[in-house]
Amino acid sequence: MARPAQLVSEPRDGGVDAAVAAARRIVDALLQAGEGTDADMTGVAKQLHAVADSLEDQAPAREERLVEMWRGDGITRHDPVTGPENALAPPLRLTGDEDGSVAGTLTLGLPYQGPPGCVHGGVSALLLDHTLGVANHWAGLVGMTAELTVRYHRPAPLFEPLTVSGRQVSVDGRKIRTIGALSAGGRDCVTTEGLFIAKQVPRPR
Ligand SMILES: CCCCC/C=C\C/C=C\C/C=C\C/C=C\CCCC(=O)SCCNC(=O)CCNC(=O)[C@H](O)C(C)(C)COP(=O)(O)OP(=O)(O)OC[C@H]1O[C@@H](n2cnc3c(N)ncnc32)[C@H](O)[C@@H]1OP(=O)(O)O
Repeated sequence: MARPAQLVSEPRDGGVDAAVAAARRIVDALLQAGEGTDADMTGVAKQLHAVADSLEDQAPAREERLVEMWRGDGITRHDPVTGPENALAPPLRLTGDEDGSVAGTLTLGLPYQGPPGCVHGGVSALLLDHTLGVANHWAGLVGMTAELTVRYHRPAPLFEPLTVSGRQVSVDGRKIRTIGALSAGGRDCVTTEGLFIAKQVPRPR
């Protein structure tokens, strides 16, 4: 069957993707530093506000930006899991396999912490929800998440490679069922089952 050409957007050299990579570093470095270092945090805040002021001054109107966001690559440039222009995205890079599954590997740091040294459960759910969405795209029919069952078997560690995978298992009319797992060292930490309902949500125009 014909598979989509692209599942995630590769980060581009330079441009907003390079600035976003720097922003991810800032988020991590702030959390790494915390209070009580010799860093001049008042000065840091001033510099960061100056950067934000300049970006806000140059940005198009939100309505215009939304239209632009949903052209071409669509969700894959800006989504909060794989998007190279979204500083909240770790980012996860997913690839599709001929067996119908999609998978990717990533290592998460302090910004994604829940229990001590472990991934926040909501972050795992986000990674899996999106990965199931991409697995649906890979399989040829996407939908809106209607139900997501998430089982936490063992804590997922920070600072170690994690594998996130998903696979569409059935389509019954508009109902799409998709499963996935987040694993570390070959052992499942989190597994998930999702029900997606096929529905065309109009793109902003
Ligand atoms: C989805 C975005 C796709 C964008 C694609 C763009 C580019 C593609 C590129 C890459 C793709 C990559 C990734 C996609 C990535 C991520 C996906 C993100 C997923 C999300 O982040 S998504 C946000 C969270 N999600 C919502 O925000 C949903 C809010 N909700 C609704 O929008 C409606 O609620 C909806 C649509 C769910 C149903 O509404 P509806 O009116 O269309 O359907 P209706 O009521 O007619 O039900 C028909 C049959 O489904 C059963 N049914 C319905 N809902 C059910 C439920 N909750 N539980 C159990 N069964 C349910 C009924 O019981 C009936 O069953 P039966 O036929 O047997 O009676």
